Amino acid sequence: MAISLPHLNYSTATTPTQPSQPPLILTQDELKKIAAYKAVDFVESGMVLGLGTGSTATFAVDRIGELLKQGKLKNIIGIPTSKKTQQQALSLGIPLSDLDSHPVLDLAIDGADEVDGSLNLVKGRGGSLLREKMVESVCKQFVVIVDESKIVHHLGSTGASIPIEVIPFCWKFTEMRLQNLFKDLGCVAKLRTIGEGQNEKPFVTDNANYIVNLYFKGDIGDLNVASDAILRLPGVVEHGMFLNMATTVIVAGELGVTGDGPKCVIDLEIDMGVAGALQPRSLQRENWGSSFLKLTFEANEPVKDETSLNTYIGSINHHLSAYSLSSYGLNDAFDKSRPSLMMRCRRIMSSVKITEKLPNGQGTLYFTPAKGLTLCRQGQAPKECEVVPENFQILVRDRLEPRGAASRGASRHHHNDPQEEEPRPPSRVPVRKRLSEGRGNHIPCPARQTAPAPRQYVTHEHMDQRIKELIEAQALCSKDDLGKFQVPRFIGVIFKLKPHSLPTVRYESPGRTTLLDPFLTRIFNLYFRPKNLRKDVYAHSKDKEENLYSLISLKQYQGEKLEVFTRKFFELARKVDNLDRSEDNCFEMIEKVNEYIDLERMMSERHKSTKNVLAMKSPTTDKENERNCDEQGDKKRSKIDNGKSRKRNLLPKPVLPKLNVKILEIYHILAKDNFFRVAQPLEPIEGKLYCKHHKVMYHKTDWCYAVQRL
Ligand SMILES: O=C[C@H](O)[C@H](O)[C@H](O)COP(=O)(O)O
Repeated sequence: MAISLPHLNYSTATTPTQPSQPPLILTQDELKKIAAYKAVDFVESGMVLGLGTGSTATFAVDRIGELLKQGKLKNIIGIPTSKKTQQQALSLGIPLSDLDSHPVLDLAIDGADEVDGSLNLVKGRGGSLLREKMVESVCKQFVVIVDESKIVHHLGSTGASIPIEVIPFCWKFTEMRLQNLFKDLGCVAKLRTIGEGQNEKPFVTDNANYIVNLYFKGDIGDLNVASDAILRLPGVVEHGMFLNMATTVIVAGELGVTGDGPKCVIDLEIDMGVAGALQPRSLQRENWGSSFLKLTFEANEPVKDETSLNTYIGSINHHLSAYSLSSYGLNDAFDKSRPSLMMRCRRIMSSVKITEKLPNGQGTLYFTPAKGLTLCRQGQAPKECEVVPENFQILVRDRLEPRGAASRGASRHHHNDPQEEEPRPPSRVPVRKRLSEGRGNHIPCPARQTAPAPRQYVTHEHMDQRIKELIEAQALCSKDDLGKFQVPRFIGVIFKLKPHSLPTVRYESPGRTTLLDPFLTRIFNLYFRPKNLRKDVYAHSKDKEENLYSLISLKQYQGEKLEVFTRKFFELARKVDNLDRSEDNCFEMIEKVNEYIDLERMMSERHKSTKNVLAMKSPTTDKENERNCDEQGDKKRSKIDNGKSRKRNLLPKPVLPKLNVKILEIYHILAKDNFFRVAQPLEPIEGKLYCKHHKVMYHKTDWCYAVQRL
């Protein structure tokens, strides 16, 4: 396949304004080579490398051999994913080993047959899927190299095969069971063969197995469910869906190029260290309240010397920083991730500048075009051809989070709990309902019916947070049949609603001391944060911080009516500047206030012993940490600010509910939760700071404020 890239100049570095260059036509092989060469940039001396199989991976293996020969790479150990790659590597003099000796790999580079928007892959149309999956599931970084023809909306939806490796014994039986498994989807299962007519015989893999190809008529649906169902069949060895394994996909082709000028897109997912992990649902959408924040940097204009990139967080233009109501707010997330962001961008584009300071919480990413961009034409002088084409025709999609479990792992999980196979609950199901069913996630979020069940990586810190949420949610679940609370007029004013249209909600008689604030603050966090970023919000505004602090610290006084307290809370919340005034959220807040009241009543009347659950101090927020550090570190400022600081310290600290069940019991519940798995420590690296995530997150322990607390 030949792809026209008319906008790319033959030699942009030397003659950028040269008029009417002939359009450059790249063949599919050339595109594969471009992607492969780009991936080899990730290779460093001393690495243990997974060497992929297929026509694209061949270019990468060749390139590695070449760089070894030139002495530009040293001490590489390759783990081949097929006999063919093994032979190729040996012929190039690449030292080889196996997984027995090297159970953890630094990097693997391999091609793929299909790549979807979540970096899920179909592999194995070359028949090497088993060894590939074995190798690529244990590498710290898995770089996938494809030409643009491999990009699909949904795996299998193009009608091409999903290969399944099966044992030869009674393969027809296994083939039939595979087909029956997806008969509702019109799936056809067919043994892969080679030769024709009388010479036709089964294709045999490197492991002496057969391949059954599955052909779907459309969308497979939930990939994890499909994966589990396939792996559960006796006789199946492995399937070719590589779910949540790729950390980077390099696509060579017209993607990343638009109109008359190059378009650069960098999709980044940044671990915000927040409990309640949900995977972003699409490349263009953020998922607030989840562990991952999706940032998209995009340049639609032709690249000039210095081009400002529009920055999106999901669909919200240019907001890199908005507010940090919780300790894991967006500001913090961005600040913490900025070094790694820069590092990443520099790897992706040869010359990237990111403004060191982000004025007013807005992020602007600047970059300049790659220097020395030279594209090879056939028949061109070899010297020029040695220059690897740069980024403009390459789209790099990165997954910054540690990769999820391989599908095999997920499968075991599902074996134990058939309930987990149910589709995710629909959007806006109250959290307590889902949690009371023993499953689900704390953050209400529209679930894509066909989306793969997210399976994320959480630390013990996240687990602890989640435990608190579970306890809270379970407590909130209790019902009563007390009287009704008529929503007061002022709420209507605040939210610009017509009071008569407001609902009535249950309410217990006011007039006693409560600790409403932690709950309301949490409610505020959970329900309001996702929707309400506005352009005019300045994250670093002093006032906002002060208001925020007051909001968190707000308490109901002895004898103060709930109505009065609620008004104060709402008014203060508005000043934090992120409060959404939409009807929905108003109702949600009112509902939550009443849920709190339920909880309080429950605790005071039915479970008096649990009243002390409110005695625990909340974890120190990062803002507080930063403030404390600042105050200790900068004595001069400390003196000047002394009055202020003292005042701050006098403010009551927020509290969160204490656990009232044993951690072990909760872990048991969480073990069934498809959203979580516990982070496993990485091997320490001598002389380097590290944390569990540092390899994948590209950060040091110093930056990793969540893991530091473990
Ligand atoms: O078994 C084959 C491998 O999974 C290949 O990586 C995959 O089929 C892609 O191959 P190619 O780069 O030749 O398109």
